[in-house]
Amino acid sequence: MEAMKETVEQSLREMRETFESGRTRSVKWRKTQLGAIIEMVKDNEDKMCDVLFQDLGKHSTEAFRDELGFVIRSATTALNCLDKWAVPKKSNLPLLFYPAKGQVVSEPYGTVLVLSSWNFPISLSLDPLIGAISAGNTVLLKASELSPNASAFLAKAIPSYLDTKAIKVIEGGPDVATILLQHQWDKIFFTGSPRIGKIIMAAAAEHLTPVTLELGGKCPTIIDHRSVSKDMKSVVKRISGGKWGSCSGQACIAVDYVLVEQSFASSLIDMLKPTIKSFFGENPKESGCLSRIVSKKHFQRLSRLLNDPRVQASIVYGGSMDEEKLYVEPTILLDPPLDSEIMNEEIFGPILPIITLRDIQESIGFIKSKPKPLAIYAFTKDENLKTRILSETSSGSVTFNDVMIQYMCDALPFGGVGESGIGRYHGKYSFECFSHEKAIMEGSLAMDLEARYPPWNSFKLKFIRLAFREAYFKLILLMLGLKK
Ligand SMILES: NC(=O)c1ccc[n+]([C@@H]2O[C@H](COP(=O)([O-])OP(=O)(O)OC[C@H]3O[C@@H](n4cnc5c(N)ncnc54)[C@H](O)[C@@H]3O)[C@@H](O)[C@H]2O)c1
Repeated sequence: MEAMKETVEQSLREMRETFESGRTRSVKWRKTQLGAIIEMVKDNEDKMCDVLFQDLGKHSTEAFRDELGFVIRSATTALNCLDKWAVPKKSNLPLLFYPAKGQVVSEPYGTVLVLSSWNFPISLSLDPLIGAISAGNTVLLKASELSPNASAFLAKAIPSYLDTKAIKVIEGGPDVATILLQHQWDKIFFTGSPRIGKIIMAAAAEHLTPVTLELGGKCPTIIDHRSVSKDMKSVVKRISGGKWGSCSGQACIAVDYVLVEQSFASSLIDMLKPTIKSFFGENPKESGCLSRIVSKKHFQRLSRLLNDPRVQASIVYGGSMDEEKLYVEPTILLDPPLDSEIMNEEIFGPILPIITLRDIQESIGFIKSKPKPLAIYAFTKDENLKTRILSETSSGSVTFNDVMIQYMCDALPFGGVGESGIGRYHGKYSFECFSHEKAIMEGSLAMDLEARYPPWNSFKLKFIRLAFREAYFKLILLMLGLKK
């Protein structure tokens, strides 16, 4: 670890020197780096798909949809929009200060630390990198030790494509993260669990470093079956895709559990079963389309959740597990106990609890009784229910009649609230996430208002009152002695 400490110090020194040189502030440098990220992904498509298969058993099509293609699009958007994002924005100042001028200039924070998660190890590493580079920062990236092949790939490929004095990759686990967090950074961007998020925030507080915490939690999905009965085939397909179609449910925005009215539960189960079969065939383990559980530890966590006898009793589909292959069968639970672990911790795996309610309106109270989720999904055409969800609950996002695709829309900010995170990114929000918006005011010495200065008197108080209201006509009358 002594050698690692030295590597970290040396890297930080070099990144700070590079930042101080001003090189990374140039829009041309930023664009070159963004172009190089696109090139890196395009040149290494097969290699990247290989590492994602080795780490997670991810199918190459899923890998392209959720990681490679996503990164290419994100970097392309940044490349195309950077000039617009980086240009100083004029601000309208009160007329009273005329002819002063105001503007907001986005400046890079400086040297940024990015810590990423294993479930989308390529996109969750490169997407924050795209934001940090767009904003003109130097960056150190540490990917997750739980996706070692992706981490090793990034550590090797990034220095061959990007500016090595400005962008660095260090591999390692919690011990390395701990060393990194002992240093002062200008911004920390973390993707991971709320538990580690607290450690990150505590370390950042030491230096008052701003943080973005992209965390997780349980994302509820409401099915208001009466209002979407005609479209139920699509609803069931979307929910299945949102539970089993992306890293086998190991996704922060995966459908965690479903809320339905009692009378609809058995029809839903009857529709989910053939949908699972249509996705993964009779033997999902051999389908090649279902990612595996990332590690033994996570497999054991899922088997602990599932092996609670009260949860076992709620299994209505699936439930088999294979520790050697790190495989958990797509599983459906009907009304597992609400005080069981599976209903209180983020599942992060291919298990879908269905929770029944007497009336779908009760879903609002159910969601409100839990920590604020990263995403709420609701299949409904009932405008009243939609309004209630939007106005009575709080979450990182709400998506009606679909799941997970909000992540792909870079015009929408992506991030959590409360226990699901702090801050947001994607598209221009990524640029903002890694920029300090500096207020610039160019004052004028042409005029001076005596009312600003002591000695105070009632005239000045009246002047100040009117000035705050921007009541210019009354101000003129006051100055002319025509207003008391
Ligand atoms: N909001 C999002 O965009 C998003 C995306 C993916 C995953 N997640 C969340 O991440 C969690 C799963 O990911 P995970 O298992 O990689 O999370 P994690 O919190 O265990 O690890 C995340 C990162 O923190 C580092 N780390 C681990 N222990 C540490 C310590 N003691 N000190 C400092 N750093 C440490 C890891 O090396 C890794 O780089 C889930 O809760 C999921 O919802 C959120």
